[in-house]
Amino acid sequence: MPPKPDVTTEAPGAATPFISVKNLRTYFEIRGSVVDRLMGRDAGTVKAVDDVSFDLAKGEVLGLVGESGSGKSTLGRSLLGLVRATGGSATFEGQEIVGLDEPALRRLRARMQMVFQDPHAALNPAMTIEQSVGHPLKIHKRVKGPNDLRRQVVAALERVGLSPAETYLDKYPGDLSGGQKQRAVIARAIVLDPVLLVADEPVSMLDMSVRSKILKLMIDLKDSLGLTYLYITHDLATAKFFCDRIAILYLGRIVEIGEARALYADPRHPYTQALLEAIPDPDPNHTLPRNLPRGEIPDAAKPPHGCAFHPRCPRAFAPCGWEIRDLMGLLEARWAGMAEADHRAERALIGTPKIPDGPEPTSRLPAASGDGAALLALLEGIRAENPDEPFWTGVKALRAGAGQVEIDWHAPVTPRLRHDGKTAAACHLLDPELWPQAAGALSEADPSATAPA
Ligand SMILES: Nc1ncnc2c1ncn2[C@@H]1O[C@H](COP(=O)(O)OP(=O)(O)OP(=O)(O)O)[C@@H](O)[C@H]1O
Repeated sequence: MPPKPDVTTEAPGAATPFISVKNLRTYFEIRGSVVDRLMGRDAGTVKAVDDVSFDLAKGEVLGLVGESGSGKSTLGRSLLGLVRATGGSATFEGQEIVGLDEPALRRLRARMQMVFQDPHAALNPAMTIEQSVGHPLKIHKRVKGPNDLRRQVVAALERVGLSPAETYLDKYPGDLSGGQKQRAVIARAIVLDPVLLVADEPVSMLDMSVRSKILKLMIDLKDSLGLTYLYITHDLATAKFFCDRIAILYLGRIVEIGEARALYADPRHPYTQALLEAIPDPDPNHTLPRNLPRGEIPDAAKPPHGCAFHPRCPRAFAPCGWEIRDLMGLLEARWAGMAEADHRAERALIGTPKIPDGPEPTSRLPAASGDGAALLALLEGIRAENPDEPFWTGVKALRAGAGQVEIDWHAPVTPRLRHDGKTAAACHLLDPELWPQAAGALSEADPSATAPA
């Protein structure tokens, strides 16, 4: 049975939400190496968007925020049908997008446009600004002749502040600055009168000095043209300035979503907290506590079990999905801080464990020397050195076996979004059944709870 939709974010009062995404999935099959294919081996699947649900109200700006690889672009592209979603549903003004054929998608795309990150790559260097901005009008057969094309292009250029527009028509992208190019890209995006813009990192490639001007332009356009935005960024600082609501993505899933003000004032998910703490503080006298996530975002083809953030989470505990890969990560981090000789000696005691495809109640760590008791003593020693390391909360039991150590794990639980009326977050620390200190904090999502004001 498909999981219950995370309905915490339905637009208020609207019988047909402007955009409604329910349990959307976009998975990519990895082709693997030639050898993999010859051997018929499955190289795996990247769950770029995994069971994502949200609503977007008309006129709203929803930010999609997360590190590189969290699935922001794939989610945006899936909504426009530029990438085919593999499951779930996404409706635009009531019309289902998932599974729509290409001609119908093309018609819809006149109303839903994308602004890409790199204005230098988005404009064809061999086309004049008039040709580039007018191109969608021709494709969608919205021109009655050259004069009409020019009139519409001029109007779009004026709207984005490229004025007087006539002076830009015959220029090539190479004649424009970065900010002017991005204005031309935005002109091309609005020339068909769309109602939704998916803006994918629209200012990240621009000089600091022009970023705020382009964002200000986008806000002005939103108000004057009645646009709705999906704003994709890795930058929580600009998202705060720009968005009504924000969804934080991690490895293809929304881990927190809610009103921007509430999310900044009281972030509930440890990942959101860490991202916010990583925003550089403009005041040099004000030192922020640093609690950054450890390590890199994991391989999306082999995501961690339970809560995908648990290996980097400073507050992870027993049900978060601990597994043998976490033990190997812990050992690698330990060895990186040791003298070479000590590291080698310890490394020599530990064999290579089998990494299972899914959760397993018990894992086996081979003892390279064949002496399971010695390996157990080593692991117990490591635990005693740092008993507060979150990893150990996931270990139910450690035993010496024949030539190995057996590790029993607490069963992983995948967190679901829970809300407090303004934000919803998917973290076991908010679940009173798993974390009694959370009692009364948040409850499971319900349809009327965290709708945007
Ligand atoms: N066409 C594709 N085929 C296979 N994997 C893909 C494809 N497109 C994206 N991915 C993978 O899907 C995951 C999400 O990628 P996506 O580009 O959506 O993330 P992102 O958050 O937008 O990252 P960035 O900020 O770097 O653009 C990544 O692991 C990426 O490698």
